[in-house]
Amino acid sequence: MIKAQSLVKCFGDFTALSSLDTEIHAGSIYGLVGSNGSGKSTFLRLASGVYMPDGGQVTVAGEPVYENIAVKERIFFVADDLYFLPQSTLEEMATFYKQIYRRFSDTKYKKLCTIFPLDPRQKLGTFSKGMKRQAALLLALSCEPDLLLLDEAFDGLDPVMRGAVKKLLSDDIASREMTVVITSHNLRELEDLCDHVGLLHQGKILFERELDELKLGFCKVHAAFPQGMDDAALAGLNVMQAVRTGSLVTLVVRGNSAEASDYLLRQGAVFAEGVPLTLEEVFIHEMEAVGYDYNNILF
Ligand SMILES: Nc1ncnc2c1ncn2[C@@H]1O[C@H](COP(=O)(O)OP(=O)(O)OP(=O)(O)O)[C@@H](O)[C@H]1O
Repeated sequence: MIKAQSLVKCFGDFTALSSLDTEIHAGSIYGLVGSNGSGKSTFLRLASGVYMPDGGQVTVAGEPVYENIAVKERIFFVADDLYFLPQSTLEEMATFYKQIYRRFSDTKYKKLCTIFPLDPRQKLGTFSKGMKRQAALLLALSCEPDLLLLDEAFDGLDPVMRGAVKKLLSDDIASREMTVVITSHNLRELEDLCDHVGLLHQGKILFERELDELKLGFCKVHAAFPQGMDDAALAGLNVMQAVRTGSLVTLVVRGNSAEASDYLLRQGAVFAEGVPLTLEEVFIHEMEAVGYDYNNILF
């Protein structure tokens, strides 16, 4: 759906994106993580046609985006600094978007008005931060875009609303193959939402993975060795990290948790059990494996 090739964006002498390459497939929900200033918003502005690339190219559905009205009509960009027409209400913004997005769905708008607890006739300027974010998402989903670009979309949403938005996004991805790109500086926020995650660092994609593949690559196992454990007992495993607390050992292992547990039981463990790794833990180990220190990059 989105293809960026050697994409460059400069602001004066400063290069915000330097030769960025990525490919985001239709129907996926792609989490773009990176620290403050890494270039996430700049990438979304290029992918939505707000900015013109200074080098390389970005295409959506095979078409360059900048000044391409036909493609832009298929894209909705919810920026981190939300913009509504001055003094407007939700209802008025819906009328405004209806003129721009031919696919705007009244049925969807009405349905979403029953899900988001917002007064369509209240001035948006009087909404709280979270309510404004809800209004922006409601309008975005009503436009039924093929590509939804969300910059820090969960900023200000409470956990209940976050769950509701997650469900709404998943429904649209499943029913009409919408593609979603969502940025965040916090991996934990994207954990249960995305199927692909890319890490942006100093204007380049440093690391990009499918989440299932990422999670399948590693496992964490707790095992108990009451008689003590010889390091040789771990020789048959590809151990990334081992932490011992008395007779308990916690291992992060490359591979499958059932196989690792069986192996440890054969080595004399009285108990061995796989536990899920968080996305953050997986990232830490995957990045270490390719020579980067996660803590220097994300936090
Ligand atoms: N209009 C602009 N003029 C000059 N510099 C800019 C402009 N927009 C972005 N930059 C610079 O480009 C870099 C990337 O900014 P960007 O907003 O894309 O980062 P980000 O990853 O979205 O950050 P954050 O998580 O803080 O929102 C930053 O160093 C920023 O100062």
